Amino acid sequence: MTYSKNVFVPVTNICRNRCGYCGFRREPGQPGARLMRPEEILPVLEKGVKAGCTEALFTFGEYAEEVSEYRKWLKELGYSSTLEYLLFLCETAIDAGILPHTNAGIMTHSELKALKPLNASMGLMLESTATLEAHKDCPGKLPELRLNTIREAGKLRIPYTTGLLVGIGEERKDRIESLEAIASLHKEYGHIQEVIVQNFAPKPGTPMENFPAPSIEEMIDTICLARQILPSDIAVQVAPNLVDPKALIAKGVTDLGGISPLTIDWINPEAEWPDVKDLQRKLNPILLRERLPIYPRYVKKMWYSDRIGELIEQLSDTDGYRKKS
Ligand SMILES: O=c1nc2n(C[C@H](O)[C@H](O)[C@H](O)CO)c3cc(O)ccc3cc-2c(=O)[nH]1
Ligand SMILES: C[C@H]1O[C@@H](n2cnc3c(N)ncnc32)[C@H](O)[C@@H]1O
Ligand code: MET
Ligand code: SF4
Repeated sequence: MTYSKNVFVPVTNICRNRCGYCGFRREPGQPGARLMRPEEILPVLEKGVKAGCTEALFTFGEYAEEVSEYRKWLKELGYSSTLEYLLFLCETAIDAGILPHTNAGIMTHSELKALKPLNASMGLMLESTATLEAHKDCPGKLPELRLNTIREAGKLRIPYTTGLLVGIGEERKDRIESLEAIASLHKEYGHIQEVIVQNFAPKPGTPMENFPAPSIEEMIDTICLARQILPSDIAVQVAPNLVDPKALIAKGVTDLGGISPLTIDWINPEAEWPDVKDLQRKLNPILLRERLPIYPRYVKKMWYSDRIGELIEQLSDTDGYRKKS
């Protein structure tokens, strides 16, 4: 059972989409709306390195530049685009000794290409191939566009994280179709390192605040489907702060994602991270093993650039997992 030690950096919560389930997004002017400045981000990265974290999870609202107020904020920081700022943040992270994993919504081939040399892995949740009410005001949540971004990442050989958001109004047949779509892209490009089966957790103040969370039975069923449909080299991940992993591990979960000793889960701020030692006690005799944001298979295949190669080699052991300190 693998996991990674990360710091969560919510670079901006300005977003062009309006997902019915999202409690992360803010409108400019709303309390908490922000674009984090380098002076706020650098200490998080440095503390992360000191605490032994290997992953800087850079999260963004999608194409925030479509929001005019945000463009002003970016200009004040001295950047002409989100991509330019993100490239700077990735460089900063690498220099500090922590590996970037970017999760910023859909992207073009050229954006992915620019980010590839500076990211150990990247991610985009497919969410679902179904057309859903939850995504009615979300130009970036069209399944074709999400699948296209995942495909472009495959062409560029970017170790990739994707997944399903379970319980947002989709049906079981949609989950099957979503998993089949991911399996098919992986069979073509071989780049999917993990599929997150994320349970929807209602957020106060959102359109779906009273929408029921999926039951544990639905989660178990989806894990079983994932294990049947996905090639066996893909890890199946659940978040141990959102669901009790014990029953799900028996059904095929092999990874518990990023666990942070320092930062909160900014997407699910109500859900506290378990302590890794407590989690290990609970999971005994199953052993937790720390990995990097790039899975061992891709470390071995050297699916990384020279720019981050030195850091990856310094952090990994001969099996491609996190080297013990
Ligand atoms: O702490 C979180 N980490 C999330 N992660 C990060 C994940 O925990 C790890 O960073 C990956 O396992 C890579 O090591 C995501 C990464 C993606 O690429 C796409 C979606 C997510 C979603 C979450 C999330 O809701 N909370
Ligand atoms: C980064 C990922 O976080 C997930 N996400 C967004 N909102 C929620 C929520 N209320 N509950 C669980 N997961 C959520 C989406 O799948 C998004 O792509
Ligand atoms: N906004 C992006 C998406 O939904 C990144 C994660 S959600 C905060 O894909
Ligand atoms: S889930 Fe991502 S895309 Fe959807 S509103 Fe939230 S930040 Fe935007």
